[in-house]
Amino acid sequence: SPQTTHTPLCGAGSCSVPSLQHSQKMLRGKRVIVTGASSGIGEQMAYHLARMEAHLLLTARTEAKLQKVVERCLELGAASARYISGSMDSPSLPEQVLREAENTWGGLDMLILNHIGQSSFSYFSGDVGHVRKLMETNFVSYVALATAALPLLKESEGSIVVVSSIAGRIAGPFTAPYSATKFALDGFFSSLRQELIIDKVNVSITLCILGYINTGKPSPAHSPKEECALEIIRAGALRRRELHYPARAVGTALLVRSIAPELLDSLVRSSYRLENVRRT
Ligand SMILES: NC(=O)C1=CN([C@@H]2O[C@H](COP(=O)(O)OP(=O)(O)OC[C@H]3O[C@@H](n4cnc5c(N)ncnc54)[C@H](OP(=O)(O)O)[C@@H]3O)[C@@H](O)[C@H]2O)C=CC1
Ligand SMILES: C[C@H](CCC(=O)NCCS(=O)(=O)O)[C@H]1CC[C@H]2[C@@H]3C(=O)C[C@@H]4C[C@H](O)CC[C@]4(C)[C@H]3CC[C@]12C
Repeated sequence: SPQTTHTPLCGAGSCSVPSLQHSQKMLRGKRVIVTGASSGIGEQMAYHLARMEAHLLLTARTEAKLQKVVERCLELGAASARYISGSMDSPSLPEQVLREAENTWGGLDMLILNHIGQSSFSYFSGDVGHVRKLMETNFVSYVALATAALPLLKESEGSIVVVSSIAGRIAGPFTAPYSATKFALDGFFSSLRQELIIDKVNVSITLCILGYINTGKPSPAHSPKEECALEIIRAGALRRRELHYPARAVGTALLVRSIAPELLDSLVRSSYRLENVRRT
């Protein structure tokens, strides 16, 4: 086992030393699972954690991509790196992933839930089957992974990080199934957090409310995935309740919604060029 004794990543509730260096040091030698780690924000989280010398278990569907990400993580300094490939709409995968963590590490310090199934940015097509499948991938598998991880996280006084979206707080058009899965995450994990606090269980839950992140080519207009990935890890290590990223855009949208929800709805509607949105 790479580690036999563990200190909690930070004290109960929020940590009082919020420097970046501090959160980076806290992750050295920690055992971390990242889902959806073959591309986008998840891949960038894997690279940051590798530089912080964490032990990594990565998941996604595409084995060839995961192999490359694992190789890069080892080059960057990961204490160890391995992967499990498979689709998170398969009910057996969450337990398989946690069994792998327990067998190889004997425990777990941080579970980062980040993967999403495919969904389009378009009018709701009426495809209920798609909603059901997306719920399995984006929501039910998060619940299953967290459930299987909780015994290990209780032992290490570890952390669960849930990557969500502004679409899980403010329902704009053209993302109905996706938005539903993200609202569900908030309901489940915010309720679970309350229960853990009532039971004095020192496992933190960080919900990440992200605005649009540039996961393609770098662009000055959109928030970069590299910075976003680092902020997510930092918020988890510091046991924050929520991350809003980019802070100003997400914070402003949430504030306007709480004061004038109809104004916000109307601003969101008028921000889209409707002629570019698909109807099917
Ligand atoms: N990008 C953005 O603007 C925003 C993103 N977010 C959130 O950030 C998180 C990451 O998003 P982003 O990096 O953009 O997404 P990407 O599409 O770049 O990455 C998604 C990851 O999930 C994996 N994945 C896809 N389908 C499945 C499946 N069925 N089972 C298991 N894994 C799967 C993909 O790999 P593979 O295909 O190999 O399986 C990939 O590793 C998500 O939770 C998203 O909701 C929130 C707000 C904005
Ligand atoms: C649609 C994205 C899902 C990624 C995907 O599967 N793309 C392939 C689609 S295709 O196969 O049909 O080509 C969404 C993932 C993140 C979403 C964004 C988000 O969560 C933040 C905003 C929420 C708001 O309500 C709408 C705009 C968002 C920028 C939203 C846009 C759609 C996503 C990129």
